[in-house]
Amino acid sequence: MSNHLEAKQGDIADTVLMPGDPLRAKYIAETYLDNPVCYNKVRNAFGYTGTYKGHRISVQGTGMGIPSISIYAHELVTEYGAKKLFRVGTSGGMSPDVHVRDVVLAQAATTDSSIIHNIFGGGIYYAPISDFGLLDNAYHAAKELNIPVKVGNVLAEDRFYNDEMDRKKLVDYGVIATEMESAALFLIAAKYHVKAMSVLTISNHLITGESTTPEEREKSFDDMIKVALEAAIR
Ligand SMILES: O=P(O)(O)O[C@H]1O[C@H](CO)[C@@H](O)[C@H]1O
Ligand SMILES: O=c1cc[nH]c(=O)[nH]1
Repeated sequence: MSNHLEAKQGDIADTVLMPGDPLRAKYIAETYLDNPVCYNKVRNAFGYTGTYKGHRISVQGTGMGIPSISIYAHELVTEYGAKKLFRVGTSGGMSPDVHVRDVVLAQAATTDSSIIHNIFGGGIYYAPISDFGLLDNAYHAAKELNIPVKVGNVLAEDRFYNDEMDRKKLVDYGVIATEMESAALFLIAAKYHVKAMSVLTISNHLITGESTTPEEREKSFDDMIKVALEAAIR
C-alpha cells in the first residue's frame, strides 16, 4: 500500500500502461488483458493487472495534469518497482501535419511546467525525452501492425485552457501536439533510471477544430493501445 494506491507488493507488474482517464484503464484491462484483477480503486484511479499474450502487464489511471501523474509515476516506481511506463493518452493536434485519430509517439516533451523547471533552476531548461528503446519498439510495433504514426516533440502544458500560449511559434519549432503529462513522466523515469514513453492519439485539433466525443475518447483509441501493448512485450 502506498499513499494513493491500495495494491499489495507484487500486485503491480514491471510494465505499466498509464492512461489519464481511469475509465480508459478499465476499458484497456477488460478488452486487452487476460484475467484482469483490479488492484486499486482509491479515488477511482482504477488499476488492473493481467496478462497480454502471456506477459504480465498493469494499467493504471493517472488523472489529469503533471501533479497527478507525478504522484502515480512516483509511487509505481518507488513503492512497487515498475520499470517500464507507457503513457497512453489523448492529445490536441497543433501541427497541420497531424489529424484526429492519428497516433503520435512523443520523442520529447516541451513544457511550461514550473514543476520541471524548479528541479534544476540556475537557467537550466531540462529536455524530458522518451526512452529510445521503448520509442524504437513502439515505432517498429506500429509498422508491423500497419498503424501509421507521427513521431515528434509534444507540448506537456499545465493548462488545458490556455489562450496565452504562442502555439504558432511552437509549431514553427516542430511541436506537433499538446497534452498535459509526458514531461513529468519522462523526468521521473530519468530520476529513477527506469524507462518511459508516451503513445498518444489526437482527439481534437486546435487549429482545424476537428474533435471526438467523450465516448470515442474513452473507447475508440485502440490503435494507440495496440501499439503500446505490442511495444511493451517486444
Ligand atoms: O486522455 P488523457 O490521458 O487524460 O490525456 C489528456 O486529456 C486530459 C485533458 O482532457 C489531460 O490529461 C491530457 O493530457
Ligand atoms: O491536453 C489536451 C488533451 C487533448 N486535447 C487537447 O487539446 N489538450
